[in-house]
Amino acid sequence: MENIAELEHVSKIFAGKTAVEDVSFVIPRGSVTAVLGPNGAGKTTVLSMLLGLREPSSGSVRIFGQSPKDAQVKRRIGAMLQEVSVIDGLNAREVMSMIRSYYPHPLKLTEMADLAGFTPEELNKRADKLSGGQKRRLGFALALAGDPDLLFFDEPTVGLDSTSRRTFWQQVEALAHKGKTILFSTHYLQEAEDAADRILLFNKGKIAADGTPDEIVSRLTSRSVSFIADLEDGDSYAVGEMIHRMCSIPGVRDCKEEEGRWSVTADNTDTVLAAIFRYNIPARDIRTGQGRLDDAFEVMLTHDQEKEAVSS
Ligand SMILES: Nc1ncnc2c1ncn2[C@@H]1O[C@H](COP(=O)(O)OP(=O)(O)OP(=O)(O)O)[C@@H](O)[C@H]1O
Repeated sequence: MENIAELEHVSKIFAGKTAVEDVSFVIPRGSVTAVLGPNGAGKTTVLSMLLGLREPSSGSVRIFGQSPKDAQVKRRIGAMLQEVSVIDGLNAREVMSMIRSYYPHPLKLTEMADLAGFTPEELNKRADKLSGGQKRRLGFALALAGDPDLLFFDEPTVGLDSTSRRTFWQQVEALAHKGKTILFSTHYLQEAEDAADRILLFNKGKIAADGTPDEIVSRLTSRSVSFIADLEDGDSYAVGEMIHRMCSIPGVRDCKEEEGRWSVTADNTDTVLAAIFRYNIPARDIRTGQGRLDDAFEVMLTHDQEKEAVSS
């Protein structure tokens, strides 16, 4: 598969402070990648180097095999950044029309407006008078103006209401189906889990995890089994003993009871299920579950903080 973007050993140092450290990854054509990480993790710095807005301090960034600063490359990229700056006095339609005029093969204005969900009234509104959510949608329309092959969205849904958010992700899905390559940063982990086929998790300027949402969740979180134990009169001591033995099997990380439901967190749920049957635990309403991406993220950060606390 063709690589659209390639970063090799990229670092970025601002006034002696390392913002991005020795980062390497490739973005294949047609992929939808979410860039995640806590504040200050280096997400925006990486995106801005991919966009050619910042130079790496060391390492190389290639887009379509060329420098991101190359004019040919820029024409094939669309970006929606956090701030949409508009020229005072122009209405939304005029702004769209101006931006599309910069491109050799732009989308039709009606297409841009439709994709970003602009009504005729909104198109007539002065761009600087648009609401925050409408401005973000204008940013989306402008990112699509040149019918780009590669799209960057920096926290695209901040300030959007739930309907606009849903519409935005539907459009992203449609763009991905058309073979566009999409990279977006977000703090909404659920969006990354739902919309991306790959997650690049940044922490302290480095890639902390890289994989599909499922892979990242299963790498960083344990799975859990929960059940209700039927503690019949007379047997409760024996059942308690059995549960205790099950909780001591290798790979079990946590075993707790809350309002009659036992919850067992383990590296492998199969061994827990096997132990439930082996020890004849009278379990009913057995449920297995896996942590969500939010939990994975939490685990990674806690783990990092613990490591820091140990080394300091
Ligand atoms: N122009 C700059 N000058 C100095 N330091 C900078 C500059 N831009 C970013 N940094 C620093 O680089 C680090 C990474 O910042 P960056 O904006 O890339 O993080 P981020 O992951 O995008 O964070 P957020 O989620 O808050 O947007 C931070 O410590 C930040 O303070």
